[in-house]
Amino acid sequence: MADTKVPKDYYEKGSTQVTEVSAVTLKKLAQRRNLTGSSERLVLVLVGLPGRGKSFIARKLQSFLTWRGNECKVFNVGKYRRQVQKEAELAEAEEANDLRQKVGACDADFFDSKNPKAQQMRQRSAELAMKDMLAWLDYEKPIEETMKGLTTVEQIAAKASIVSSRIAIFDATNSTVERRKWVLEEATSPEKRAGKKTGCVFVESICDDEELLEENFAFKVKNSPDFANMTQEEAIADLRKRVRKYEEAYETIDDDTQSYIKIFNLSSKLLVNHIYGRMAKVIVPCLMSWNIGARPIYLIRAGETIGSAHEEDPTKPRKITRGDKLGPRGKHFREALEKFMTEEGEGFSKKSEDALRMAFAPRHGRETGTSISGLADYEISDAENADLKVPFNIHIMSSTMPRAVETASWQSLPFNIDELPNLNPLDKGDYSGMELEEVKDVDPEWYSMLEKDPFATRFPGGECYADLIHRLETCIIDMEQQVNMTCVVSHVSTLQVLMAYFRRTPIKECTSIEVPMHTVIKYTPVTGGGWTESMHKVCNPEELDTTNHNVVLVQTQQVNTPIWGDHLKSANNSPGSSPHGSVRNVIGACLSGTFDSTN
Ligand SMILES: Nc1ncnc2c1ncn2[C@@H]1O[C@H](COP(=O)(O)OP(=O)(O)OP(=O)(O)O)[C@@H](O)[C@H]1O
Ligand SMILES: O=P(O)(O)OC[C@H]1O[C@](O)(CO)[C@@H](O)[C@@H]1O
Repeated sequence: MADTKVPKDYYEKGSTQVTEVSAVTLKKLAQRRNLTGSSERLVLVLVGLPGRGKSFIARKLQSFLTWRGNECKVFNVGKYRRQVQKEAELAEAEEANDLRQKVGACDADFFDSKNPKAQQMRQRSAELAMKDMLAWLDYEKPIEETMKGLTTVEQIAAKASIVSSRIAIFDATNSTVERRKWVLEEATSPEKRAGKKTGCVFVESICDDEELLEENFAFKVKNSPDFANMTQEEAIADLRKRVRKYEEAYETIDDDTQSYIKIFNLSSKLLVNHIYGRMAKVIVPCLMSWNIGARPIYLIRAGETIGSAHEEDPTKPRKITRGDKLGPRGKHFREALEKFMTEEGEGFSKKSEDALRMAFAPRHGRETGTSISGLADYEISDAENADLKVPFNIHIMSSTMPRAVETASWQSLPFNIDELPNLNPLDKGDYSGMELEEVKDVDPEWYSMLEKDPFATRFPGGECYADLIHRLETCIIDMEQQVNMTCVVSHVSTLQVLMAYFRRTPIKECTSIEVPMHTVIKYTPVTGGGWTESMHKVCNPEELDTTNHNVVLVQTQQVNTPIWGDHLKSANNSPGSSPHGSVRNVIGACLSGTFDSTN
């Protein structure tokens, strides 16, 4: 007899039965978040043979996580190893009265697992890095500066609550089960880490693509101090030997009780085990998005609008609203931008064509090979005669504001525009469209909080800069994953936050970044995972003759700012950034009617 309780349309509608608390489910879910659950401290442990992009991944992770407000630091065991080796060399040199400079470089034999002295030094280097890492993870956190002095519930409610956790990245090959067991024990065991709960996730980069490895090794020997005293050929031979030594002892991760992510051949495949929370929400999408392509990203501020005439008194300033369309100066900029992007697109296509031509051209003893198979949309059988035209394509992202969409609408480049509300300007809530002076009069208490902390003070009923990070996270991931040139048309506040990412400006200082009008801010990838910036002023609207829309490129100025290393220290001096800019400069630029008060 049929059971009347069984729903007949289960396969269409599912069951309506309320989910029961189940011991089995609880156990399974607890296991899944076991090593990723702690939000206060997290260790990401890189795993992989040399030249597999571990340090690249570490730097990209650090850059993204720091931008989104986490404290993040990379501990590269290679640095400690060079120091340990240097000290050993100095001790030996002292005995032998040898005054030559020591750099701590090690040749391939040092990485032989059957070399006990070197093994000891490698373990010692890992221990030193681990000690520093745990000390950094555990240091007492000062009270969030911006929360100091806030007493009333209203004051606290006016601020974005910034909960930052500390994430350490342990960058070494970590290539054996024994080593990873040791790392896990040191970083997470309750006995050693009593009261300091720490999560741990392994990130293994696996790459067996010979063409890619060839390029990686060439990059590696050019950049690593380990090969400073060798010729290119000697260095490549030594690195290949080092890799063979590592391969003899290498054990891939296969312990499914651990939390891990495996990345295969530039994220063409990912394997994820026991991953939960922000690991699943933030880190996995990041790892999938990064690529080593040369495509530039262009950030552009939407063109100027004219606003509408004051209804009662035409002598008063024009009223500027979010829905305004481009005015004549804005349209002039759009045309100049279209011309600039056409030239950029043609230049990028030309570079791609040249690269293809080089790769397909017959070389010594290698008639057909290419390091970029699969890149061209078509078969190229005869490099000499093939039509190597690479048509350019631009991925365009814009806010949903009419002025932004109009700025990105180019007649001769009919690409789709990805209209994204996440790129809309900071929502100024109750004070939308007001001059800063007016806000100061209406709400002096809130205004004084804004002056003290323009980053985390939320506009009543609206947003603050800290809020923007949440909605721009997905945009950054989207930009990073593009393989084509990418244009982003947005507004001052959002562009400040995006520029802070590319420049690696400490995020709380983003409010001081200047975003010039009529200018394209171009970010070109550098091989280590960072970006270089150049500013291109594409038109001068002062010269605009409204009857004649011929556009002239007035200035193309290139200012390269290195992204890694010292850049962080000197970020304050980078072009367009004025760290000590007052709130008036910052929010003032957003609120004043100078250009576009809804920006
Ligand atoms: N997921 C990836 N797979 C393979 N190569 C990558 C990946 N990501 C980046 N790369 C490339 O790997 C090259 C070497 O990078 P990196 O120095 O980070 O390697 P590594 O694994 O840290 O090497 P080593 O262990 O010798 O220090 C870079 O040229 C980078 O472009
Ligand atoms: O001791 P392990 O795990 O081999 O890792 C240390 C090594 O990792 C590297 O940084 C390579 O990533 C080497 O330079 C360094 O000596």
